[in-house]
Amino acid sequence: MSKIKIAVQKAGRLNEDSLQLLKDCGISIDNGKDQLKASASNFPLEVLYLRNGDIPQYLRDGVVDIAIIGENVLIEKGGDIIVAERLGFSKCRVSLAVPKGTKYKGIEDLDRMRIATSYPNTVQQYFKQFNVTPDIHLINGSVEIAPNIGLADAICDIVSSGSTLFKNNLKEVEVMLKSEAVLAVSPNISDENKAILNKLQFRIQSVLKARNSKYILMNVPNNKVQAVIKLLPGMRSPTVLPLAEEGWSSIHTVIEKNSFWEVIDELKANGAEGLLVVPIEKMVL
Ligand SMILES: Nc1ncnc2c1ncn2[C@@H]1O[C@H](COP(=O)(O)OP(=O)(O)OP(=O)(O)O)[C@@H](O)[C@H]1O
Ligand SMILES: O=P(O)(O)OC[C@H]1O[C@H](OP(=O)(O)OP(=O)(O)O)[C@H](O)[C@@H]1O
Ligand SMILES: [Mg+2]
Repeated sequence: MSKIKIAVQKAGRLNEDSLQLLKDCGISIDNGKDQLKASASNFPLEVLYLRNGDIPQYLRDGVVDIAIIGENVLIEKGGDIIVAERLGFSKCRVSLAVPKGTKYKGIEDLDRMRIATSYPNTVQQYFKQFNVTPDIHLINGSVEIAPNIGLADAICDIVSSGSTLFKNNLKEVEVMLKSEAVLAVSPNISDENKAILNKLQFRIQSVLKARNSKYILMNVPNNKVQAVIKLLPGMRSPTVLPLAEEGWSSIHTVIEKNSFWEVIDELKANGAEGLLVVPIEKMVL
């Protein structure tokens, strides 16, 4: 029987969340320490631990069928590779930054300026639309140091909290793209492995929906039940059960994770008490 080959980052920012996602999908991976390859014991899947930056080439060559990879790397090196699913972790942006003291008015200011980056194709593509030509200097790490040592006038790199820029006395001036971890698919995947991918994707979607949702329960006086239901943006219709105490009901529903905070005050104003917000493990719609 065929096994689908998935590339996961060997070490770094994507590794842990990628393995956790597979685990949450009920897939057990027999991980020997420092192994570069491992098999799942309960799903037709093999994991190859690779460098994030090498994964686009392996996908293109069909060495792996699918991968969990930073979208920014796919944009830089991906070409014809398809994104099957956005995974919601490792969120960051790829931005242009200049020294804090620079008076920056717009992208034209960077014409013929030296830009240090690990993302030359992304920079080139971005500047093309403005008819501005930067002088790109390819650097593979610690890009933020470049302006301070006189190597560049600006940089293009990943920004998340902004603390690396801050520490290096730089300011973000343009967000070129936003990125997160994605499930990418090789253009050479076989039909047999495509069928396995569909099964995996179904599990991933159930896990992601659950991560994004909460189960909430509350007690409400009967004369407020209709008003409270109107406030709850649920899956279908909330469950309403009578409490042992006369005149009260318990309302249960599933809501989007963050929307809870938007309605909490109104729920309380309508007499809701004893609110419980509970995580959901899997969600199949
Ligand atoms: N500070 C950050 N916050 C959130 N996500 C980030 C951050 N830095 C990087 N990422 C995302 O995680 C991915 C992996 O980053 P990481 O620094 O672990 O690896 P790398 O050095 O780019 O790659 P390689 O595995 O090839 O050595 C990046 O491509 C990006 O999508
Ligand atoms: O905005 P921040 O939250 O500071 O994050 C941005 C930094 O994070 C990444 O580096 P990382 O820590 O992954 O180190 P690396 O350069 O060794 O990959 C990225 O290359 C930036 O330098
Ligand atoms: Mg990094």
